[in-house]
Amino acid sequence: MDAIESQILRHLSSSADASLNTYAFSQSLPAEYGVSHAAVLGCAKSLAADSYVITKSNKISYFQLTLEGTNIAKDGSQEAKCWKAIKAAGEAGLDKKGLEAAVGSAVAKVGMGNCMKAKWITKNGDSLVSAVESVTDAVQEQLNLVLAAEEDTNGSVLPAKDFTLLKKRKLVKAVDRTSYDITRGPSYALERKKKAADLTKEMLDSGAWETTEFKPYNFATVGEKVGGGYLHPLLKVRAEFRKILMQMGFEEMPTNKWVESSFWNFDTLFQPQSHPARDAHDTFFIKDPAQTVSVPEEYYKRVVKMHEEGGSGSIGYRYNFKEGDARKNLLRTHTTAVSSQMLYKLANQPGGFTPQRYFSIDRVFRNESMDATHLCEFHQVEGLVADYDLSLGDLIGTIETFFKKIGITQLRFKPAFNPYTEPSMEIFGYHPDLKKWTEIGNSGMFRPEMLAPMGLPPNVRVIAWGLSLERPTMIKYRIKNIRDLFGHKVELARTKTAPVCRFD
Ligand SMILES: N[C@@H](Cc1ccccc1)C(=O)O
Repeated sequence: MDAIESQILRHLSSSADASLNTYAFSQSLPAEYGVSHAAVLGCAKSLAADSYVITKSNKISYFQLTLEGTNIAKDGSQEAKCWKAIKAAGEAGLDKKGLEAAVGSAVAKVGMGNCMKAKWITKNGDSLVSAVESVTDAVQEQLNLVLAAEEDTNGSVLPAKDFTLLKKRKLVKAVDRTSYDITRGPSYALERKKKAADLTKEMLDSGAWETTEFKPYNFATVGEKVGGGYLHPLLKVRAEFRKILMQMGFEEMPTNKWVESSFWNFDTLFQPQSHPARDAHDTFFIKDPAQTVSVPEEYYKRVVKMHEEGGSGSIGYRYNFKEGDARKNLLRTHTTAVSSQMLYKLANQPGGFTPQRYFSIDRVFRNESMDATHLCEFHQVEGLVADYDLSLGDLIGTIETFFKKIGITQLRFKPAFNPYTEPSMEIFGYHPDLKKWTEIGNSGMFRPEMLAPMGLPPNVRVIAWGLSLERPTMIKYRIKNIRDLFGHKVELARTKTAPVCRFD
């Protein structure tokens, strides 16, 4: 590179208006240098950037022989070859087969017709015989002219119609080439002084920094691509939800434990042991260890009593509670298993119950058949408020505030059933893209049968709601199939280019 650069500068040193053409220059360098036109162009541009030279683009179009054209320029056209073979056969001439045998079928195919057209041969029965004493192979001559004129002909060596014919026979092809004409620039000098890119310790030590010329900063350049560390869209939405919930005064629950006992996942939530959700078809049970080692003893007894006999105004389920079922380990089917533990802790903390707002956003597992909107693993956003004398109005108000903050302003509530809430409401939001109401969450007030065994004061009410993280993320990022969002089929490129999530 440096060698080419200094050669260019030396070339321009002969006079103030000396010039050179990059292509001609690259051709003039001895072949053993192996210098391509592209390399010379690169040097020219670099010199121009520092005003050592001025470049003017020079675009030319010319014709070049194709491989077949090159062969014909050397050995003659197909028609000339055919004529020669026929002429050599004398008065008897050659039939088609004979001609093919003499010149090859490819040459015969093109050459025979052209010989007829040029009236070089005639037909005598089945035979082809020569009709002239001699021929001039115009095509060969034309090709040699093009070859000799090299490339700076601009097509002037031949009439345009000849070029058209040669092009049609694919013997020549049009080529464009852009090169640069170079002259001295305002900062021209025989030697290039490289501008420094960095300030070094040596420059500071020696004082050279005072006279050193530095390269200007290029603020327009695009930064290097970051190789990794992109946040998945679910993480972006989670971060945003977390921020919103924290602003609303909610504290995050510890949800990093995926394996729970049936006790916490179902029993404490007053979900009967015969409930279909507790079937292996809906829940992933753990084989090893299959049973939990401990449950809080006193609390456990109160839960059993609530299931079997009732209390706090409830008649219970009136069945025989099985400890074996309660101790079965599973992959939690909802984060409400954690809410339950947090409420139990809240009721039994030193000093007794204090009002609290909790939230969590984490993974849950369900043994479901997978389709475009269902996976076996997904994420739940869950929120709860525990305080004295809360009402359904508080629940609706809290939910409305939360959804408004994530950009869903039109809400409807539909009565529903959960074993652990009464009343329960499904939450529907208006989807402006789909122009319809879609289910976005579930909510309710935890039942006294769930809260009383924990030891919460009787007038403490707990309002709670839950939704999936995937649904709002799919809406936000306009993803149709859940498999494109989560799991092994996710396209990495999409994760890398997913914009930041903002709800405002
Ligand atoms: N646990 C419920 C969500 C929910 C949470 C809290 C109260 C009511 C419902 C579910 O899995 O769908």
